[in-house]
Amino acid sequence: KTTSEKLSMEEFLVDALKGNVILGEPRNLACLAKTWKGLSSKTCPQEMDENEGVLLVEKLKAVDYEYREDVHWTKCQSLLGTGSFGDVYKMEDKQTGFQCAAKKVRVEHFRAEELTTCTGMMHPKILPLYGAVKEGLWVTIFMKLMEGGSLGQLLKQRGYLPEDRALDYLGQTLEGLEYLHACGVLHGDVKADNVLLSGDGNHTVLCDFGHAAHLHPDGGGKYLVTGDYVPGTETHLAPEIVMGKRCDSKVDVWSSCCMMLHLLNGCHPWTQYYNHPLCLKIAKEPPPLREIPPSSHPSTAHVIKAGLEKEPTKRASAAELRAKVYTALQQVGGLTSPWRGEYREPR
Ligand SMILES: CN1C=C[C@@](O)(C#Cc2ccnc(-n3nc(C(N)=O)c4cc(F)ccc43)c2)C1=O
Repeated sequence: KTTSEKLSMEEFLVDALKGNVILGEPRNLACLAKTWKGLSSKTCPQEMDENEGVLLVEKLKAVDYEYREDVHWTKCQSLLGTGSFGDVYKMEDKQTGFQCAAKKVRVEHFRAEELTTCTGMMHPKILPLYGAVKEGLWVTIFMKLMEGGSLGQLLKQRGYLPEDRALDYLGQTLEGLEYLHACGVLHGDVKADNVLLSGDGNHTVLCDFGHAAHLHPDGGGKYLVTGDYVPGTETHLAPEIVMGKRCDSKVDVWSSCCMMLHLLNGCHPWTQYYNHPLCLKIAKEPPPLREIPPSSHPSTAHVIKAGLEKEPTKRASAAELRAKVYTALQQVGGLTSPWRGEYREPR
């Protein structure tokens, strides 16, 4: 199909989907999500009650082309966490009893990239998407429930992590990033809050595509600080982002090593040495290598140095860094510490 034919196919598809919730394909959801961007309460009043979307798993059942909160599904007890522009709840489908997680975002804050970047993603280290619906001025995104909670919550409970655990979680995160980057997607907000754990604490998935971006196919960088791009967590921002330069997948590698410092120290990098605004320091100062704990194994320090190169072209890729992490993990004697060991007072 030519581009124009494909476009009309997409328009035809969206036209059929408007006002309905169906069990469908990831690409159906990606097309529909693009029509949700930029809606606001100023839109026509009937939009207020509109219910449309695409569910991707059988266990979430639309009824007569509808899937409404408290009618077809309901939030379970408390809040699980808060993502970029949205709260995350445990939910249950009233017909099937199936439970998963749901993130609710106001349409004004919804970025289509949160769905267009992760629809069709299938990887053991990436959080599976189960579908999304718009109901009035809310977009609800359904996803797999991760019983172990987030790495950010684990850090709050444990202070900081033993070196082998930190290396193992960094390695798994880099596996997920390697896949995302191969799919031409940049995550944009890699941090402990966006790494979720299995019930036994041994497996991680990357989540929250609220800051994600599609990379140019030519591999050339993208000007992130434009349009509707919202920067990720300030302490984890790469120098090229704060300097408004073209960015590519290397920004996620920088953030992953900021996360590593957070895992090893129990506090975000830069915050013990500088006041806000941190972005000026990130641009001007050398990388925060002095924050690598002196007790770390030299090969752990080597990993962090390779990921905190200020010049993106000199910085390791996710694949290169993952290989270094696995060498370091061997050097420290492999994964031996329990995931919920004793509390460690942040350094
Ligand atoms: C595939 N997909 C679809 C939406 C997405 O962009 C997201 C997200 C997000 C952001 C912050 N937090 C959580 N979060 N999810 C869970 C869970 N699934 O169990 C969770 C559990 C917690 F304890 C804390 C935060 C949590 C999930 C995305 O990635």
